[in-house]
Order: sequence, then structure tokens, then C-alpha cells
Amino acid sequence: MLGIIADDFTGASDIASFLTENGLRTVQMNGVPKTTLNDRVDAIVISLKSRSNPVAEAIEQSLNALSWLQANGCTQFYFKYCSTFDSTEQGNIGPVTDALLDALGEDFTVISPALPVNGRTIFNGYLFVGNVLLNESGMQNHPVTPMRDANLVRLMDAQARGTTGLVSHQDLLQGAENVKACFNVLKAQGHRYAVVDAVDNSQLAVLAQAVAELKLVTGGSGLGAYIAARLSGGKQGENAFVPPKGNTVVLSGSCSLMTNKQVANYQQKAPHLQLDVEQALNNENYVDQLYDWVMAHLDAPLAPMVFATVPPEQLKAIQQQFGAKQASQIIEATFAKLAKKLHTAGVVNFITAGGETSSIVVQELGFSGFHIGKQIAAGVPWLQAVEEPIYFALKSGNFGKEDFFVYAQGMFI
Ligand SMILES: Nc1ncnc2c1ncn2[C@@H]1O[C@H](COP(=O)(O)OP(=O)(O)OP(=O)(O)O)[C@@H](O)[C@H]1O
Ligand SMILES: O=C(O)[C@@H](O)C(=O)CO
Repeated sequence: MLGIIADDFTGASDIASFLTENGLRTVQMNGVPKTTLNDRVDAIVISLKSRSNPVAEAIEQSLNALSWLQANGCTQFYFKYCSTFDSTEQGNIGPVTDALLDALGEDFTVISPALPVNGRTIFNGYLFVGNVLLNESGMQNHPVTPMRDANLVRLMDAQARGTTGLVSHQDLLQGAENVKACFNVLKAQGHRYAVVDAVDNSQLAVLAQAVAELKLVTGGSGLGAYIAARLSGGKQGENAFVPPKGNTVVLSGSCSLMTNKQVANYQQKAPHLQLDVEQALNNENYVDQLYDWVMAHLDAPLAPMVFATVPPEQLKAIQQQFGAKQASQIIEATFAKLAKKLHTAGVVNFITAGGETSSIVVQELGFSGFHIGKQIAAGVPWLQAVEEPIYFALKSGNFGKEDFFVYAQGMFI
């Protein structure tokens, strides 16, 4: 059984959807469960909110997740991080990878954030988003984890304990056995991690073969999909559900380029209200006011949207005025409290944008886990809470097309 440790909730649903699509019975858990799992599944995804935490906390959460997955029968492990390699100055991806390797008694793994279907490719160790390098893609302005270098070897070397080598595009073209031979060469040279190029899916298929014997694999959902295909023997997923029509809200806390476009698009069509950071900080009735506004607009043809999403210049101004950390924390807390009140009041479908934002909302609602439904866009499935018919679309910042919020609601039956 495959055990996945995901460093945020949108990332968790992203990989869970690809595993499901590729024939693995998959369940997504909200944090590290307190009890054992009784369902018969092929893969378990544990959603953490550890991407931007202090390193020690991220390590502790990840090791707890690993222990639980081991106790529940998993034998191969996947550390899922963002396809844009989102990491703080101190890292998290490097230190967590080291801690997982140590706990498993291993000394080598791969680094593969590639997700070609969403434009994330790796060439000569450089991560591209569409046609541009990561650090020119808008990710250099990320509010919490700005990415100012696109070289994965350098990024890993700066944050991990060991050194990093490269398995290049040319090496992949020669097949899985050659990739395994490259791993051995890198190990003999003393490297602990291999960044592996992938300019399209065919290289991920090769890599999925080459990592079959590794106890720990790390990367995005692209490689996860091909590992699933290898494990299931190419089966397709079944039973993809979509939510019934019901009270719906859109909560957008991502400032990514694509979410900005999606929010601008949706503002033309649906009731919308911008979250005011000053109010969130200083007005103790603010969550109630947002709640009243959402409740008053639930009957509109398209769901009301509360958004903190702003373009980069505005984000910079807000961060200068209130402090980046304080602003992001109060926004996350406001969304969490609002979601809780809306759930109590009968909202059943939550469309959330942004990994941190989605994580905090889902943690606050406290369901133990999720069934994985139909994909709305590549890497964004509908989820249903295990305990109740409450549905979620947890959209990664840069995923989906411009009409994502409308499109998602168009899937209701
Ligand atoms: N107007 C704003 N001012 C300051 N911070 C903001 C603002 N809007 C959002 N944020 C903060 O920016 C962060 C956005 O991170 P989030 O993970 O939710 O989105 P993302 O990084 O685009 O998504 P993903 O991780 O899925 O790619 C959150 O902590 C959020 O609270
Ligand atoms: O890999 C991605 O890009 C996403 O699943 C993600 O992690 C966004 O938070």
C-alpha cells in the first residue's frame, strides 16, 4: 500500500485525484488520524498543513504521519509537495525529506515536482511553469513562499543535509534501467537526492518504473499518477461522484496569478465581497458581518464569493502596512471562522482557492477524511467528507482555467 504525506490540503486532493483516476482506491485523511483505518484501500493520503510552518513542526507532523501510515500497512511512501516547489527560506522540503529518509533507514530519494499537464516541467534541473522559469512565473511574488530561484539542485542543496545530483533528460530517454544506473552513480558520488528532469509525461512514466524499489519518493502529483498507473496495471478509476445542488460558497485566499484571473472573471458574474484586512484585524464583529452577507446572497444563481485575492502590488502594500505574517494569519483565521459558521447554517458545498486557505478551512470543519470524486480541473477533484454529504473543491492557487468557479458549479446534479 502506498502512503502519501502531503504538505498541504490542495496538494493532498491533487495527488489523491490522480491516484484515483489511475485505478488506486484512495482515501484522503484530514491530518494524522487518531484511530486505525478500516477501509480497504490501495493508497492513503494524509493532508498536513506543514508547508510554511517552522521546520521543526513540519518535521514532527511528517514523522507522525509516517508512523501512522506504517502502522496502517503502507510499505512505500511519497512526500507530496508543490509542483512549484513552494518552500520557505529555511526549506521544509529538504529537512522533511531528510527526516523521512532517516526514519525509514534510507539514504537516497528523488526530487520530482514536475506536473506537465499543468505546465510544470523540469529541464537540466530548472523548474519551468509554462514557458517561463519558476522565478519569472509570478511565484516570485508569493505571499508566504516566494520562489526566487528555479534551479532545483541549488534549492535542495541550500535546504537539505546532503548534496543533490541531476538525472538529465538525455538519461531518461534511455529508459528506466538507465535511470536506475544513474541513481547508483549519484549515490556512489555521495549524493543523497536526485533531481530528475521531466519535460513531458513520458519521462514520468519512465521514472515511475525506476523508483519502484525506493522506499521514499518525493515530488508532485505528476509522478504520483504514473506510480499509481504502474501499481494498478493501467486500470482507470471508478465511481467518480459530483455534488448535488445545494448552498454553496466560494472562499478565495490565494494571490496566485491564475486565482487573480479566476476571481476577476467570477466578479463579473456572481455576488462578491473583498475581505478587508484592517477590518479583520480590528473589528470583532467582522466574521459575523461576512457571514450575514454570504447568507443574504445564497439564493443568487451563482454562489457568493468572499475573496482576499489581490494582485502583487496591492499584496505588497498590505504586507507593508500590516506585516506579511500577521496579514496572512488573520485572513486564514477569518476564512476558517466564516466557513465554520456557514457549515452550521447549512452551506454544503465549499469551493476554496489556495493551499493554506483550503487547509485551514478544512481543518476547522474537522471531518476525518474525504472520498475522492470527479476532477473539476487537472489536480482539483470534488471531495466528499466521510462523515456527511458536505462537498469541497480545494483549488491549488495556479490550477484551473479562468472560469473555474462557474465551471465547478456547473457540475452539480
Ligand atoms: N490580501 C492579502 N494580503 C496578505 N496576505 C494574503 C492576502 N490574500 C491572501 N493572503 C495570504 O496568502 C496566502 C496564500 O496562500 P495559499 O496557499 O492559500 O494560496 P496559494 O499559495 O496561491 O495556493 P497553493 O498553495 O495551492 O498554490 C495565505 O496565507 C493568505 O492568507
Ligand atoms: O502541486 C501542486 O501544484 C499543488 O498540488 C499544490 O501543492 C498547491 O498547493
